[in-house]
Amino acid sequence: MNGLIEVEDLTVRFGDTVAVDGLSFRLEPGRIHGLLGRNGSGKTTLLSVLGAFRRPDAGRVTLDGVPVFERAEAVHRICFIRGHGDTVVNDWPDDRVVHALGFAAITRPGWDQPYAERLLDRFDVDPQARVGELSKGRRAALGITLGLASRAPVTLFDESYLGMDAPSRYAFHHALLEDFAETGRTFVLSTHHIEEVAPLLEEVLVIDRGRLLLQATTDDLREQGATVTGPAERVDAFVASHRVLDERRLGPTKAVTVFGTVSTEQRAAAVAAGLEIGPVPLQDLFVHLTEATKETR
Ligand SMILES: Nc1ncnc2c1ncn2[C@@H]1O[C@H](COP(=O)(O)OP(=O)(O)OP(=O)(O)O)[C@@H](O)[C@H]1O
Repeated sequence: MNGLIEVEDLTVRFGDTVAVDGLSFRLEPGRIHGLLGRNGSGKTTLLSVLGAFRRPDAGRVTLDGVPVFERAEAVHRICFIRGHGDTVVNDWPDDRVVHALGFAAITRPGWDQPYAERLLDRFDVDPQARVGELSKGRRAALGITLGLASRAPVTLFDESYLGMDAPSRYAFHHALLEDFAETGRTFVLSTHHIEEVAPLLEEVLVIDRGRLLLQATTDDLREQGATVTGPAERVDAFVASHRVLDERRLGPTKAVTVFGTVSTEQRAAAVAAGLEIGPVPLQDLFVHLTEATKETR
């Protein structure tokens, strides 16, 4: 199946705005990658280029060595689900859900109709409903269905589950993991629901103002800090020499998230002092990293 994406010196401009600014990275195949960034950081623009929807102003994107833009052999292997459900409605305003599926069946070489029908059932979307009359969450669920049932070796979801309620989002995560375990497809998910999606992600890219801020495995990222919980005074003493990202207090107990490496010795000392020490929440790390670059603007 493969699905290696290589991005070299990619730049996209809108007039004076540089939405993607000389990005270079590679996405290993057979992983679920998370694309994080603050509003306006360039996620949608980047995914549009990866999904072959947009020609870059400079640089290139290849899939297994083949440039993606206007090359059918690459385009057919990538499925890009743009934004939330309204995009689905723009594509098929007056059509029924079954017709949207019928179109996908013609255009997607790996289309899996029984799987699509199972997903619609799971998301409680009526195949006979008109797309334009679906609720916001069900439009999003249709987009998710089109992406998953495409069975495309590379599938890109751009905040695709916006508007879906929590049970439906969980159903999406579950379906995605099931599919990933079965097929080993490459997924890229852009999201602002960081903690909710974090357990799915093997690797994370953070972009900021069109540039790559970091690319790391989720495990490595979680090592870049810790959450220390216990009696407030002891926690305060322990974190005094660390950079604090977040702190919460409940009665005499306090939980503090710190940034930076916490050594094995420090961890052992914390446990000996009766403190609990856990991983840093990805969202706290993300806020810290992107705030830090904002301060340097
Ligand atoms: N069609 C367009 N015309 C002009 N500027 C655009 C266009 N699309 C995006 N931009 C600009 O490019 C930059 C990156 O936008 P983009 O939508 O890629 O960011 P994003 O990370 O997806 O944001 P969000 O999280 O808010 O959806 C922003 O400054 C945005 O205003």
